[in-house]
Amino acid sequence: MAKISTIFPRRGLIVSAQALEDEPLHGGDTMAKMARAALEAGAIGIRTNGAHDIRAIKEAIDLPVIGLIKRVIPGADVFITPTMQEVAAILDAGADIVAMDVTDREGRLDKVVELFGYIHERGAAVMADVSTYEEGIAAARLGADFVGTTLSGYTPYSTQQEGPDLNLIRRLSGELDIPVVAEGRIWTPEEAVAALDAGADYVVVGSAITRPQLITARYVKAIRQKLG
Ligand SMILES: CC(=O)N[C@H](C=O)[C@@H](O)[C@H](O)[C@H](O)COP(=O)(O)O
Repeated sequence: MAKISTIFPRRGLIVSAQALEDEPLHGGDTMAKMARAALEAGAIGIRTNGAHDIRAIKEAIDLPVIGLIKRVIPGADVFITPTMQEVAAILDAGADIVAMDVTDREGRLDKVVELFGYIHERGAAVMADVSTYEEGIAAARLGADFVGTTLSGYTPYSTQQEGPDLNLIRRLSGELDIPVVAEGRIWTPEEAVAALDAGADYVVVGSAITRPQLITARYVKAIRQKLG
C-alpha cells in the first residue's frame, strides 16, 4: 500500500536538478530551466541544491521543491545540509521539504532532532537521506516525513553497488509508515519502475536527466570501448 504525502498527492517522478560550483551547468537560471523541462514532461517535484536554485525554481514553476545545501566542513563527512545555518537558508528560499543527511556518523542522529523540530515549526517537511536500513528506521522514529535511499553507497559501511539499492528500498518500504523515496544511481526508466516494484512511493532521478557531462561520459566510454 503506497504511502502518499499531501505534498505530492500522487506517486511519480521527482527530478533532481543540481549543479555544484565546479559543474558546467552551475549558475544563472539553468536549473530553473531544467525544472521547467521536468514539469513539462510530467515530473511531480524537484530536488535542488542551494538557496539560489531553490528560489529560482519556486519562482519559475509551481511544483513542490525538496531543498538541500551541500557544504563540506573540513574534517567532517556529513555534507548534505549539515547544520541549522543551511536549514534556515533552505526554508528562507521557499523549499517545501528540507533534505538532510541522517546517517549514523558524527553523532548525527542526536543532532538532527533539533533541525527536524525547527523545520516542522516553520511548516515544512523533512526528507532524511539515509544509507542503511537501520538509519531509515531511526530517521522515521525521530520524526522524518520522508526517507530517501540517497546515501546508500556513499557511506563506507553501506552497500556499494553500481545500480539503485533495491534491497534497501524493499526493506524500508516494507517496514515504514512514511513514504520511501528511491534515490541514487537510477539511470533508466526500467530501474525507476523496479524501484516502484520494490515498494518506493516516489522516485528521484538526478544525473541521468540533469548532468549532461555524466550522461555524455557514458556514451563516450561505451564508444571508446567499442572503437578501442
Ligand atoms: C550522494 C549525493 O551527494 N547525492 C546528491 C544528493 O542530493 C546528488 O548529487 C544526486 O545527484 C542525487 O542524490 C540524485 O542521485 P542520482 O544523480 O544518482 O540520480
